[in-house]
Amino acid sequence: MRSLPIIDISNLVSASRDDRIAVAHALDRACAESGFLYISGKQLDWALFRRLHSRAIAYFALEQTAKMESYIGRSQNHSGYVPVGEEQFGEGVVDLKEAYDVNYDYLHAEGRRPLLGPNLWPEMAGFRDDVMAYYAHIMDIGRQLFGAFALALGLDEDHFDAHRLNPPSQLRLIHYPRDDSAQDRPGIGAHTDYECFTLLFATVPGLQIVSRQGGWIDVPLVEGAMIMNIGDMMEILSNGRYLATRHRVKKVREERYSFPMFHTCDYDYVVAPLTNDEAPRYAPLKGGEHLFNQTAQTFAYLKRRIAAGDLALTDVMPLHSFGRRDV
Ligand SMILES: O=C(O)CCC(=O)C(=O)O
Ligand SMILES: [Fe+2]
Repeated sequence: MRSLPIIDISNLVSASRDDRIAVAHALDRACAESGFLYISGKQLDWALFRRLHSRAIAYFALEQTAKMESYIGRSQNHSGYVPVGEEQFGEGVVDLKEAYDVNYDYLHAEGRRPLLGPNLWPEMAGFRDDVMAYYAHIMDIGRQLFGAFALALGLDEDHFDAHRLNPPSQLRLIHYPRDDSAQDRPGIGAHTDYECFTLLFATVPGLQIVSRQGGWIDVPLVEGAMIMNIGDMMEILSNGRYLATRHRVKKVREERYSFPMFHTCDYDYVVAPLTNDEAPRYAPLKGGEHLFNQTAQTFAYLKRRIAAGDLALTDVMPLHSFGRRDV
């Protein structure tokens, strides 16, 4: 099997448009070939990554009652602590993982949406500052990549800027506790990511993807590179040129941390194929609504609200309506 492509995105910050176009072409080829790839680049700030990791270690070491003070069900924008068992992908399978979810910190009173509001933070000195510093950094890397995708799809480089004013892009701090009895079964059930693309770094391997030949293959960690993958929305925007690949986290015995950032467009942005010269292969999708509907099908606190009649979803699509279905 060939290993996944690796793209150096350093030149996305070059003043030369030709340099940026060259990266866009390389990204386009890699994404057309594989829904998972690696990115490296001089603009990736590993000091910020290390600080995020340290904050996650300190946070998850707190007592459960302290962590539950920032329970995600208390937030206004789907941010906060996600205890083990809260999020369920597979029927009856509880993944051994806990998380702290951070969303776009939307402070205006006007324009709130289910995923747009102020972040919930734990009372832990330094946590908010370091997490937000990472969030701002990875948002900026995402902005550069949106520019590259725009070029790759034959659009103006700044095409996405107007559709990304307050995007509910989520950063997750995920902790998979050490589990000596771990068997090789999913740690996170198989899924595609809902958004445009995900940028992730992890402390130990464990991520697996469905190969185009079928079957699960490991995604090894590459020193100095982040893992990137295409989500449902980019599959639609590219009219299927790029595919959202199903993936999971297998059980590993080691303690593991991972930090995915799910880059998306504005809540009200309607996601539809952007390629003019082809017939659209996908129906348009309301971006934020899709994101929230999918989230509401996997989080216990939202399922409880639906069951109690406090929350009603519209235009729900079944989970796993995207991605390769060979497994
Ligand atoms: O922990 C990982 O490596 C992947 C997590 C993941 O796929 C997700 O949160 O969507
Ligand atoms: Fe994922």
